[in-house]
Amino acid sequence: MTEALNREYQVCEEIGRGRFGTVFRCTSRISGESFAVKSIDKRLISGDSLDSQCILTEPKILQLLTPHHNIVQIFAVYEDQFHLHIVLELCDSQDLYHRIIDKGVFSESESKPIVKQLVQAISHMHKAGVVHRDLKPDNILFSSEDTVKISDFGSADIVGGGEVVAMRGVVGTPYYVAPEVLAGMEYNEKVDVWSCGVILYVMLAGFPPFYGESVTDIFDAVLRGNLRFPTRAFHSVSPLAKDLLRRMLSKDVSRRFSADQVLRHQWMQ
Ligand SMILES: Nc1ncnc2c1ncn2[C@@H]1O[C@H](COP(=O)(O)OP(=O)(O)OP(=O)(O)O)[C@@H](O)[C@H]1O
Repeated sequence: MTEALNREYQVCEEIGRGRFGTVFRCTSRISGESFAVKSIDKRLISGDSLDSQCILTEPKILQLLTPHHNIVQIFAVYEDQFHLHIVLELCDSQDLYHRIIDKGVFSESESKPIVKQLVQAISHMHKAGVVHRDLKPDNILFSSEDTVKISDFGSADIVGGGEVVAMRGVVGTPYYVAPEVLAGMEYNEKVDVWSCGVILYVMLAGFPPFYGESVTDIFDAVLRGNLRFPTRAFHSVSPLAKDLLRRMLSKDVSRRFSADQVLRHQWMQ
C-alpha cells in the first residue's frame, strides 16, 4: 500500500473486486469517516494497452463529474510506481444487480425513484460531455437504502467540451448495449439512455427485453431491436411506462429520447 494513503486512511476489509482492482473499506484517520478505496496494481496491466487507459480515465472523469448526488464521489487519488489508489464515497447498501436478483420484479412506484435518480445523473454526465457506455445494474450502487450512485467509469469517455459527438468502438455488456454500438456504427450519448431503458424494462419485467441463449444470440436480438411487452409480465404495467420504454429503446437514435426528455416524460412526474 502506498505510504501516503496509509498516513491518511486506515485500510480495512476487502469489499469487492473488478477487472482492474480490489476495493477495500477504509476510514479517515482524521475524521473517522468511512470510504471505499479502489486499489489497482499497475504491474498487472501492460503499459500501452487499452486497459491502462481505462484505469486512468476513471479518476479523471470522476473528478470532472464530482459532485453529483447520484454519482460516486471521488475524494483523493494516490499513485506511486506500482499502485493507483482511488478513494471513493462508500456505497455499502446492496447494488441494483443484487436487488433485482432478490426481488425479481419491481412495481412502477418502486422503480420510478431509482430510474429518476439514474437519469438525473445521466443528464449531468451528458452535459459535461461524458458518456458512461457501460450502464448496467452491477454498476448502480446505493449509499443508503434509496440513494442511487452510478459507479465504474472505466469504460466512459469524454467527448468535446460539453458537446457529445460521434464515438466508435464496441464497449458495454451484451444485454444493455445499444444496437448502433454493436453494429459498429458511430454513436453518441444516447447509448446511455438505451442502457437505462433496458434497466427499467428488467426491473418491471424481471427479464431483459432482448434475450438470447448465447452472447451471439443476445447481440442478434439487440440488433433486431424488436421490443415486446409480453402480457404475463406487463399486464399490470401502465401504458405510460410502456410509452417511455418505447422512447428509450427506440432503435432509431434520432427518435430516441435524450436524458432530459426522459426526465420530462409524464411517467417521471
Ligand atoms: N464506492 C464503492 N463503495 C462500495 N463498494 C464498491 C464501490 N466501488 C466498487 N465497489 C464494489 O467493488 C466491486 C468492484 O468494483 P470495480 O469498479 O473495481 O469493478 P466492477 O464494477 O466489477 O467493474 P469492472 O470489473 O467492469 O471494472 C463492485 O462490484 C462493488 O461491489
